[in-house]
Amino acid sequence: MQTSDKSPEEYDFLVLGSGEAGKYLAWTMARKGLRTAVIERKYVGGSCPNIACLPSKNVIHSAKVANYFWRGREFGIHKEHCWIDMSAVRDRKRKMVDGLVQMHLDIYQSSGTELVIGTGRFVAPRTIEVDLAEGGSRLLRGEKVVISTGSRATVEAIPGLREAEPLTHIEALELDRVPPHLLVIGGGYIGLEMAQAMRRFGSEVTILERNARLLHREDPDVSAEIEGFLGEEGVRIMTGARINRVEGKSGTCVKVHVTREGKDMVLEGSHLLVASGRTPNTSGIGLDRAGVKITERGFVKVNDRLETTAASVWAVGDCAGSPHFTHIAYDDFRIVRDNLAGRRRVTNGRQVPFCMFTDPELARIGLSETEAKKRGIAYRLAKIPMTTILRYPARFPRRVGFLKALIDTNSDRILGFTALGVEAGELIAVVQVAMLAGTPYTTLRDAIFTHPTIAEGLVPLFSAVPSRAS
Ligand SMILES: Cc1cc2nc3c(=O)[nH]c(=O)nc-3n(C[C@H](O)[C@H](O)[C@H](O)COP(=O)(O)OP(=O)(O)OC[C@H]3O[C@@H](n4cnc5c(N)ncnc54)[C@H](O)[C@@H]3O)c2cc1C
Ligand SMILES: NC(=O)c1ccc[n+]([C@@H]2O[C@H](COP(=O)([O-])OP(=O)(O)OC[C@H]3O[C@@H](n4cnc5c(N)ncnc54)[C@H](O)[C@@H]3O)[C@@H](O)[C@H]2O)c1
Repeated sequence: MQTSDKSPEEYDFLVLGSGEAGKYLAWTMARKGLRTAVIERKYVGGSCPNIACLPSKNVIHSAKVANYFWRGREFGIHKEHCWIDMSAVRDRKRKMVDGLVQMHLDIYQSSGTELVIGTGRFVAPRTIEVDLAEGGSRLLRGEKVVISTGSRATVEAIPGLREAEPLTHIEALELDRVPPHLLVIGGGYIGLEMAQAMRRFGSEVTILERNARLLHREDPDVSAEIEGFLGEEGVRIMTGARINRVEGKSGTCVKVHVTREGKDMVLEGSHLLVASGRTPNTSGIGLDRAGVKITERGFVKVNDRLETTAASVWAVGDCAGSPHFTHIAYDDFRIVRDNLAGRRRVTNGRQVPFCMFTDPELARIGLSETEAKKRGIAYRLAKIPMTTILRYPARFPRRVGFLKALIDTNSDRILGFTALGVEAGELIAVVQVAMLAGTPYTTLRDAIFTHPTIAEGLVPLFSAVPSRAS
């Protein structure tokens, strides 16, 4: 891209990248009557509706249906000659994405936000040159500017890995045939969600995780339970695996050379998926020319109000190092919006709930045992297996999972809640609200929940909290 010497078009509010926080800020400002533009290279609405949360959940849902088909006899349903049409799975997802993109375009129009399709980079403070998708370029300057460029899949510098042209989540969600044998690098959120889905479509799946267990930041009992149910479905799990090099091409034949427990081995698969973390989209976008500094890990450097080191420039979402979830990016929007309106709202101390959409789901709010121990926080522990919840046997023959709560030792405050089970993502909201309100755990223990629901399990869980030492 050539730096142009034309004078910039002036905007009140300019957003680079149409991620979650950026787009909501733009729409809000445009509705106030400010001249606003969003620069987006490809994905109208950002990653979530196009290539990340929602498409992955769409495909995961198809995989869940497939799983019910394979297990039909268990429910007294016989369906012979059942097979997977992966291109139809993909088309269902594409149809949803098309609808979401149209919904975004409608909001751009109704809010009066200009959408500029092209790749942007800073050429001066608050000034962005855009290489337009339709050809040509534009120079835009904002009185206020927001960087909302997100992150991308990390492809580590392992010899042969890049040359193997591995799938990332983007290509994996576009497959039109079931990979005969999918090797997955990374036993984190993306690796586990995709591994289980592909296994359910019929792939052989092997997960390679360098740490000693899957989801190594979670408590060991969480990792063990997840390894258990994935293993039962036939997903092969290789933890403690150091990848030395990769040979071949994903899509035909790929070989991964691994050392594990001092032994060298070669794993062969048809496809390779990298799910080994994220890299912020902060390089090559001229941040130095805008006076915007980055951290050692490459995130835009921000304070607790998401202000960058340049005046009137904010950074939000993944690129600013906020926890990589869409709901957190949405909260980043509220923080910038409220500070611009003269209120004080900060990132410090906010709740970061999450749910991993394996089946069953893993959801957590607040402290895990591992975190509590690391921070020297004393807690009382309550833990019950999902079998305690009477809704389970009616719906699920295999009763995996548990509920776990950490309660303060000196008060009845809930410090953390982990749910590993069906509908865990919905269940944590109940406990989260109690935590937000500062409600003691005894309120949930003594509540009357509808029978038979999963939420009813909160009664036996909180009834299992040990009494406070007097
Ligand atoms: C497979 C997958 C599944 C996920 N599932 C979930 C989930 O279930 N729940 C959840 O909460 N989170 C999930 N996440 C995480 C979530 O998607 C991200 O945290 C969230 O989308 C980040 O939003 P963002 O606004 O920071 O960036 P993004 O939504 O990535 O937006 C950044 C935008 O900027 C554009 N851009 C970048 N550089 C430029 C440039 N130079 N010029 C113009 N445009 C540019 C990009 O094209 C992109 O559209 C998932 C992520 C992945 C990858
Ligand atoms: N349901 C959700 O909310 C959801 C779903 C998908 C993604 N996400 C977000 O996207 C982020 C990125 O997901 P992700 O799964 O790519 O990252 P992650 O950080 O969750 O997991 C990456 C895993 O890869 C492993 N790894 C890294 N390098 C490796 C190597 N060379 N060999 C073997 N293993 C290696 C790490 O030890 C880690 O376990 C998540 O942290 C999450 O914030 C959220």
